[in-house]
Amino acid sequence: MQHPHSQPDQVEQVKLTLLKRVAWYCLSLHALLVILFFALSIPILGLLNVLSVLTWALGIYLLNIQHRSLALRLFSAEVAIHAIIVCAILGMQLGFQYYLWTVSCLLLLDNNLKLKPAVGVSVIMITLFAAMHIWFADVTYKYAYRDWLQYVHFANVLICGIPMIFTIALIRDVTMAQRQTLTKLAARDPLTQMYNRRYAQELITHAKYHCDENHEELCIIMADIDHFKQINDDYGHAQGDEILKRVALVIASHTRPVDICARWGGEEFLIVMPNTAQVDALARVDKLRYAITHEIFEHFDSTVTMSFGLTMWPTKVGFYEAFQQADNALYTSKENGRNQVTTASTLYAVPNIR
Ligand SMILES: Nc1nc2c(ncn2[C@@H]2O[C@H](COP(=O)(O)OP(=O)(O)OP(=O)(O)O)[C@@H](O)[C@H]2O)c(=O)[nH]1
Repeated sequence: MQHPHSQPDQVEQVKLTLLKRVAWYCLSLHALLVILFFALSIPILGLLNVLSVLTWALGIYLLNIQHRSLALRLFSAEVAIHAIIVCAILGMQLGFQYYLWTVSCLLLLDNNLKLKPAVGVSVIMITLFAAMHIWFADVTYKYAYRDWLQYVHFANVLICGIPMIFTIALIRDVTMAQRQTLTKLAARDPLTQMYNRRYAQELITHAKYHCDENHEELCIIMADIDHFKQINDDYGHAQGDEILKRVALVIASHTRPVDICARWGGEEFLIVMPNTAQVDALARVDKLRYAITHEIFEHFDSTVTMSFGLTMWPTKVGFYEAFQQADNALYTSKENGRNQVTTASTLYAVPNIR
């Protein structure tokens, strides 16, 4: 359920703008047709266009007072009835029947109309289109400017077809952009832009499967900023956030694209290194630890340090078991004075380098 203060999304905004433009265009076109049909001495069509001008004006008013769905249905009804009457009077050679195709697409844009009724009405429009070819097969154009019929037909096909192409292209464009944003939102931690826990777990499952299949070693590292509570207390939460962002950048610059780096909790990070032997992982993590101690954090006159726990993740061992090993190793690093890397198997700790 939407919140009362929620605003129409991007696609809805685009649809509204587009609909308003099209509505003004149609109103102007029908106004011109009023003049044309009276000039051609076809008063019934002149009057029909007067009604159309009034209908489009009412629709624009409905759009302006946010009754978009009602406006859309009014426009659809106007176009469909208008097209049928014109074909009944002038015949099918002018191509007005194609407007039923446009209406059938227009109705699908109405979000307030459930999909089934929308598809149902659209199918009725297409069926009417087919039926008109039978009903009005004998109606021939018997007014002035007969030579122009083919050009009017040509113009009607373009007027009906091109807006449909542009509308679908525009909606496709916005949908793609939204999909990318949603994927990012679902996968990343908004503060550090690292993978979030949920998405990292998906990647880890795939990485583990791949490494087991290819008999490759895989290492898990848990990392935690030292005395972060004190940092927050001394420098403020905003400064703490800045440090988290910088630490994330340092981690990113000291890992490979194939490594999975995630913000696991508040000031906790998880790194998974596929196809990496424990000894290599240890060397890399120690470089990372060293880089953090030498990173310049703005407005911060002390060093930031991190503690790490590392374990090799053997085949057939579940994630939480391996994770627990890494977490225990991290705990040992904290117990032994922080700013160090401990491996789960050897409980080997790299001495502090400040
Ligand atoms: N600025 C900021 N602080 C956070 C965030 N998430 C968690 N924290 C803080 O991180 C701190 C973690 O504190 P502790 O778990 O006590 O650990 P610590 O102070 O780092 O101590 P050790 O881990 O033992 O070295 C808490 O004060 C949390 O409020 C965040 O997104 N931003």
